[in-house]
Amino acid sequence: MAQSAPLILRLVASSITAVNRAGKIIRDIMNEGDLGIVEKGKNDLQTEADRSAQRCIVTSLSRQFPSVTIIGEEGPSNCEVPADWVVTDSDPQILQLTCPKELLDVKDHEVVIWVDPLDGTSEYTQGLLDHVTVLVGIAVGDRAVGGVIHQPYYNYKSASGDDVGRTLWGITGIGTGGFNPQLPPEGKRIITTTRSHSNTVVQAALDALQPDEILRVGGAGHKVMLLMEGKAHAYVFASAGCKRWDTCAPEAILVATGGCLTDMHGNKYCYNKDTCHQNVGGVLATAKGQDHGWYLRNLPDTVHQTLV
Ligand SMILES: Nc1ncnc2c1ncn2[C@@H]1O[C@H](COP(=O)(O)O)[C@@H](O)[C@H]1OP(=O)(O)O
Ligand SMILES: [Mg+2]
Ligand SMILES: [Mg+2]
Ligand SMILES: [Mg+2]
Repeated sequence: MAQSAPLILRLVASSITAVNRAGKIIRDIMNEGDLGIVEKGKNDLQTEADRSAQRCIVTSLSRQFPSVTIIGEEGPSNCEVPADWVVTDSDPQILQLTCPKELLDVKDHEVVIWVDPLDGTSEYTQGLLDHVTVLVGIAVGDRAVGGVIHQPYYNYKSASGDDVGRTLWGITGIGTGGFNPQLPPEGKRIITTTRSHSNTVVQAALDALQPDEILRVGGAGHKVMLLMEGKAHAYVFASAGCKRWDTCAPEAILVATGGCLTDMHGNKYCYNKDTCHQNVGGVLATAKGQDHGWYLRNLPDTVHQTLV
């Protein structure tokens, strides 16, 4: 059954087991207490959890899909991967789904897997654990068509053992799973944005959009989850810090719920293997039912002048 399922379903099914294993690694490293923090750049940290989760995911997926391009945030590593970090089983429910016609004949060479092994690193180091996610996005050609978001600390205050954490997925033309999509409240504008990478242009964009409430939280995955679960109407980040691995998985799931993600000029990001990694035009994402164009029209000139 597993080998006969279409490639896109096998990719998502295997990504689900890989992110679940990575989430356990992230929790184990925090429990052991030695985060091994390295400063990659200004306001840009990496921990042992980022490195280990990436090795788990990339090794697990490349064993199963050796001809598919995988691009991970943390780059390659020559350290040996412990055998119990390599998972090659698949989520059986995903393999049973009916694949839309346009995704039936996708070939290995058309696919790029974008891996952010730990999104919200800054918040992880500060103990804001529910902001942390693990992101695996699947692009076919230029477009993000599949995504998996694992939240390793979902429910961690009330649950114990195996009940901690959850995994959301979405595939274009099929739908979503692992959560209950909700619309944000009518008659209000709640905007979510960065808490650790703000600047004057990021703030100018927010001011111009006149929100009723601003949710300053960490992680691109976490913010897109707020849109899909009805907690915010838009995610506005008028800065160039995010990369393709931050947006591929969230975009695919958001679009599968009826939402939209573009740069601040309204352009879709491209996810093929030759694209640049940086989301130079910032991130504007809106929940299902929101007028994406309204946000684009109401951004101040300074945003367009500053972002390419
Ligand atoms: N200036 C930046 N440098 C490095 N990463 C950034 C920067 N801005 C945003 N990011 C990445 O985008 C995510 C969302 O941004 P924010 O949390 O500021 O809203 C961050 O968690 C981080 O991903 P990561 O934690 O995987 O490195
Ligand atoms: Mg990072
Ligand atoms: Mg990230
Ligand atoms: Mg990361």
